[in-house]
Amino acid sequence: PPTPTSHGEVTIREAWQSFFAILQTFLRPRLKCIDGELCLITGAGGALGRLFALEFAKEGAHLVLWDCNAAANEQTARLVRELGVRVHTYTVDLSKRQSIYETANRVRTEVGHVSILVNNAGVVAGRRLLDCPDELLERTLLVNCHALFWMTKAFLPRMKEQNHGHIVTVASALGLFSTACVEDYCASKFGAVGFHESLTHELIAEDLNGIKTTLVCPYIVDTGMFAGCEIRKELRSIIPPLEPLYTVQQSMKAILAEQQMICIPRLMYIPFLARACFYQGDKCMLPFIKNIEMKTSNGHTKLC
Ligand SMILES: NC(=O)C1=CN([C@@H]2O[C@H](COP(=O)(O)OP(=O)(O)OC[C@H]3O[C@@H](n4cnc5c(N)ncnc54)[C@H](OP(=O)(O)O)[C@@H]3O)[C@@H](O)[C@H]2O)C=CC1
Ligand SMILES: CC1=C(/C=C/C(C)=C/C=C/C(C)=C/C=O)C(C)(C)CCC1
Repeated sequence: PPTPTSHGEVTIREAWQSFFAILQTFLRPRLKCIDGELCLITGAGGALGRLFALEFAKEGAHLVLWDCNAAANEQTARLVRELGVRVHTYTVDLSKRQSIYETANRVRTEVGHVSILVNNAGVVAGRRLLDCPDELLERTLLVNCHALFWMTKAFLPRMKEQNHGHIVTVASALGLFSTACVEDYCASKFGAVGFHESLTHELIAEDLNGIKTTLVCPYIVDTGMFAGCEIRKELRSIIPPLEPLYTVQQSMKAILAEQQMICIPRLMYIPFLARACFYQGDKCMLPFIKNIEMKTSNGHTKLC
């Protein structure tokens, strides 16, 4: 820390340092090296999880892959092994706290200590609230939100001991603003965003500057998760669904740059900021955009 001769001197120097740090973030962020780190990815059998696994493998990380779908998870592991990377798979139900803690213990004894945690697994009920069985709504909250607590409680202690680690939360643009008929999903992703923010504050308050956090908030990605939602032409022309690989590559850049948050595409910052400025409960969050909605092809969901 600087040893100032006057309070003013420190303030000016710190202001310049902050200014250059911000400038650097926008110009050409330095990317960290994760070669040899142990990275755990949840939902690794899914579309984004698999791509995350491949990207982390290319960066030289060893991998621990979790998914409830054993076959899909193994397929990801096979692809990763082809890159010559050490990988371990675990079949786990993230909606069950005990399953998470037991599997975390196994990882610690069988593989080692995780230094990068990518909380990627997610589900959506995809039904109108009153048509949706309670269990399905509950599952979304358990997998998308509660599991973040248990995963972090399982792996953060060692990161704290070492003051080293990275916790990535794959949330969604629907964690920053909302739309109709995805109450379970929005609630869980708003929860994920709140979790990430509070955890980040806690780490800073405890001076644990070696543990980084990154929040990932993508718009719809072409993975099948929202396949039942047909996006209206108007909206599709403003912004088409994202390519999975593009989404993961942008996320990786943010993670390696130790960026605290990324919206993909950047356009998603606009409804997020607009909501913060204009939100009035029943009123459109963006008063200058009217009647933009998504129709479903299977009748499950209607997002507007
Ligand atoms: N796709 C999109 O449009 C967007 C996705 N996101 C977020 O990105 C993340 C990844 O999404 P995506 O790759 O599209 O989704 P996928 O459905 O392709 O992948 C999710 C993976 O998580 C697994 N999973 C589901 N429930 C559990 C559970 N209880 N325990 C363990 N594993 C489980 C799934 O298994 P199974 O297939 O057997 O259910 C699947 O392999 C999610 O958090 C999602 O909310 C954010 C913005 C947009
Ligand atoms: C693009 C866009 C909009 C719609 C966003 C939607 C509908 C996002 C849905 C995201 C999903 C389903 C994410 C899943 O995780 C607005 C706010 C109408 C106006 C500004 C531009």
